[in-house]
Amino acid sequence: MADVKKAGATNPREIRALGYIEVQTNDMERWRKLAFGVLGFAEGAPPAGGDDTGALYLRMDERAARIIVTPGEVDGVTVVGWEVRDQEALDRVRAAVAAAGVEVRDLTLAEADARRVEAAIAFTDPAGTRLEVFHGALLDHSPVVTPFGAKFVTGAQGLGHVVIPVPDQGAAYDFYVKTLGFLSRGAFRMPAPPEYGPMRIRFFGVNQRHHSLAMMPSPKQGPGLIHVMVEVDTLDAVGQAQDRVVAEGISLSSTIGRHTNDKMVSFYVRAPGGWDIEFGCEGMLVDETYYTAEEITADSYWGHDWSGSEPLAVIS
Ligand SMILES: Cc1ccc(O)c(O)c1CC[C@@H]1C(=O)CC[C@]2(C)C(=O)CC[C@@H]12
Ligand SMILES: [Fe+2]
Repeated sequence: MADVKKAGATNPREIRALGYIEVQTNDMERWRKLAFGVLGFAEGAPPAGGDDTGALYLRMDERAARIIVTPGEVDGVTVVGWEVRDQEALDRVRAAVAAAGVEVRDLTLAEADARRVEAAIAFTDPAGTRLEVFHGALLDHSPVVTPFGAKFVTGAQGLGHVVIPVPDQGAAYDFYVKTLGFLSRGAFRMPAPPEYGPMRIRFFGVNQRHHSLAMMPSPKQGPGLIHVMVEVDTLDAVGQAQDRVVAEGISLSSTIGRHTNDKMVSFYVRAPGGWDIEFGCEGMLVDETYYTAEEITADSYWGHDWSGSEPLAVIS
């Protein structure tokens, strides 16, 4: 009986979507150009009452901001924000995280206001990634005016996906699956010398998007980000964005290709800070009723040539 109760408390399965990310950069102008002049996010406004931080707010939909870019000394992800339904769900996640022995704190009212959510909790995952779990995102009802007419695919599928580097996949797996209730959505065994043993990129979902999170085995303890994926609604929007990346001389980490697991057609572009933005379309929808986790043996059906990629900052 105690075990049953504990199992319930440790796996609330409350997380519904990837909600937002916050990244820090020491090159705001380069970020501004990439976000609005090349990839084509809509520019959002700062929180009511203004802010004096000079942050950039990237809109993809009615949310006030999906990606927040703040000025700072070093480049990197500062927060990955996961969304739950409501306050009761947030309370259950807080209890599960605390029961797992992880220190968790509530955002102050001022912090939640600045984040434009009703309430949020903050804690760190075993890989060192700083997470927030929130509910009650504020909407901005002004039109989402993207500079090149692209429409982003969000809604119940959330912002997209993040890939984090994990030095200890067992601990990270247990935390995300057993404590937070993420669902395994398969793996990719990476080509590696046999003495390394099996090295798998693992994929995890929380909604119909095939993966909202992936973990890459990495020697370095985080916080870090390998890439964040955003999805648009047409192949033309992906191709046109890749054309602008190439025309601007921005480092294309991978050429366009189609992934074998989520069927997404995407390219990868290097963001300031040495991690990538994956820009894709045509991601499949998972029906959990029939889904089983599978292992892919190639990352792509075609394309995705990484040979021109500069080294990733997080693992070098
Ligand atoms: C395999 C795969 C499927 C769907 C995705 O959204 C996705 O990002 C990936 C990973 C792609 C790619 C890989 O497989 C080999 C190792 C790579 C190059 C990395 O180091 C980051 C992206 C990884
Ligand atoms: Fe990806």
